[in-house]
Amino acid sequence: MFISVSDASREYFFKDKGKTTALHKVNLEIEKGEFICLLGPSGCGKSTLLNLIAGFDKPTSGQVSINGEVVLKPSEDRITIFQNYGLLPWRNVLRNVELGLEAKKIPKKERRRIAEEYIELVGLSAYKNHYPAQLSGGMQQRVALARALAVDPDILLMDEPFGALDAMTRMSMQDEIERLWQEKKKTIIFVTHDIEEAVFLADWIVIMTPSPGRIKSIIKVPLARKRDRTGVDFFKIRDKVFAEFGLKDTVEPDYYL
Ligand SMILES: Nc1ncnc2c1ncn2[C@@H]1O[C@H](COP(=O)(O)OP(=O)(O)OP(=O)(O)O)[C@@H](O)[C@H]1O
Repeated sequence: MFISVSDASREYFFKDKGKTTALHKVNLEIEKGEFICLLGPSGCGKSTLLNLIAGFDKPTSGQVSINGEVVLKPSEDRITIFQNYGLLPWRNVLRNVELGLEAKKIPKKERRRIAEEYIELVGLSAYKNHYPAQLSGGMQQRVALARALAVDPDILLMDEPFGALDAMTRMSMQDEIERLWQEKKKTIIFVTHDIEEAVFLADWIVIMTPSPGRIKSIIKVPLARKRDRTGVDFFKIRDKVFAEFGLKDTVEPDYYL
């Protein structure tokens, strides 16, 4: 298995001897190239789980391993993209995309070539000399995507990356990430609390619930890509997810006999 989360728990202990269980005994197996969405309400441990996989944090019990090796710290093989883009305001688009390549000690000429290639990939060549403040939110997130992909990581970890975008821009960014995923064959773990976003993007959806944060169930999304957000099959899966969260009483059966 490529990514393996085994009985991972994360507890926070307080001075008064109280504790919060941010994540309780989570088990998850992810294959290379899969697109997984972690879906659930605020406080169910989505970011905690993502941070354990990223290596920003460690489980209090259990473990996360990637390619058979226990994750103990962050790595260039896994890049996280956040909601707030994380761009440096004093650097233009080109130099923001070059950032991760600098950390990898890639020579200047090669850096520029790779950065330009990825800026082109996200459709921002005309803006390569612009600064983040001169770009819309969607464009800034494209820059963040180009920067992450330029480093050529195996895994992209995305923590509500489109949370700050309006509904239309959000849908075009969903199209974009799906295209990039297909083209670059990355493994993506994507945190969201938007049910339709999860149904549009995921190979399978990890449904999480809070107090303590845990996995409630997993829903496979066997729909061909590119998915039709208004199709009957799409609505069927969406309804299944609604039912998991208790937002719909009954689920239509898949077949009538
Ligand atoms: N540093 C911390 N100290 C104490 N408790 C924490 C800490 N970080 C997270 N928690 C708690 O762990 C639980 C899970 O938090 P987490 O941020 O993983 O949830 P989430 O599902 O990502 O929420 P959101 O959608 O609001 O970002 C919450 O109850 C939170 O209060």
